Amino acid sequence: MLVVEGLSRRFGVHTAVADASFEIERGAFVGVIGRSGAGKSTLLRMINRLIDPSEGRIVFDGVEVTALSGRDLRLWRRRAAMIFQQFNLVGRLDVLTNVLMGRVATVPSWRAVVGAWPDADKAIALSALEQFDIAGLAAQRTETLSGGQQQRVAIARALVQEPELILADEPIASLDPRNTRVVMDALLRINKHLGITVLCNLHSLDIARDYCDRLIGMAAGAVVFDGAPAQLTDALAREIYGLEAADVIDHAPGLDPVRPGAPVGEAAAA
Ligand SMILES: Nc1ncnc2c1ncn2[C@@H]1O[C@H](COP(=O)(O)OP(=O)(O)OP(=O)(O)O)[C@@H](O)[C@H]1O
Repeated sequence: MLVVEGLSRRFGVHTAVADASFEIERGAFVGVIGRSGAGKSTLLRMINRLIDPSEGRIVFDGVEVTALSGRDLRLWRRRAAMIFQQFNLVGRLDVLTNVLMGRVATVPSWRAVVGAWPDADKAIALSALEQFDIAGLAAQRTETLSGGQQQRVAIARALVQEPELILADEPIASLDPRNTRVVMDALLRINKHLGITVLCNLHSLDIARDYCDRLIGMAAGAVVFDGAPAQLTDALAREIYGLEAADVIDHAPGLDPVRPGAPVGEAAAA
């Protein structure tokens, strides 16, 4: 189980994440939603320890993640794989080598440097590519792939790390609608077939509702909603997304179109 307790991060006088607390059960598929600048990225990066919290604790299966350093911190980053909006692949290298980078902690470093990967690791990497229907691209330079294909390579790289948690930071933000579904399906498959917990930052409410078991809504750094997608009312969605509400909830089934100037949240209910 992942426990986040009173987690905050300040950048100068600006508070990016304010006193966030929640628990996530193993095997859950949780979406973090909110408008641009709400603190979603900072939250995920703190969990991976790419950013250090100003206050608060992160505990995973009894391990105090916030206290880790050196080798233990590297091990944690292996257990909690990150997936980024811009894929973070090495474009000039072939697809298989990019996936093999996820095995780097399990082989002597000279092997990774000279590209002398053990056959067993190559088989693991190929099998991960097969799962996402891109094994045929293994020998291709990664920069020649489409965005959706590249994100699947990044997911395969995360998978061969054998993580227990996947932290996906807006993984579909730069993809077209078809590739959005392909990539979200890949994450869902990992979650449902392998039981890997997924925590995924998403801007689109429609996608979050379709794929996640649970949503955590953030606004101005604070957690303002935590519950099942069905519990997220129209009024709450408007509160979370503010001025961006029209972009993200207009097409959601069961939601009324947003009227400019309409009151939100408690004010709307009054
Ligand atoms: N390194 C930094 N230095 C200063 N301010 C930062 C830094 N990183 C994030 N912030 C600020 O913290 C706030 C939260 O940013 P964050 O990227 O976490 O939001 P987000 O919800 O992920 O937004 P987006 O969807 O646009 O990525 C923003 O106001 C942002 O400008």
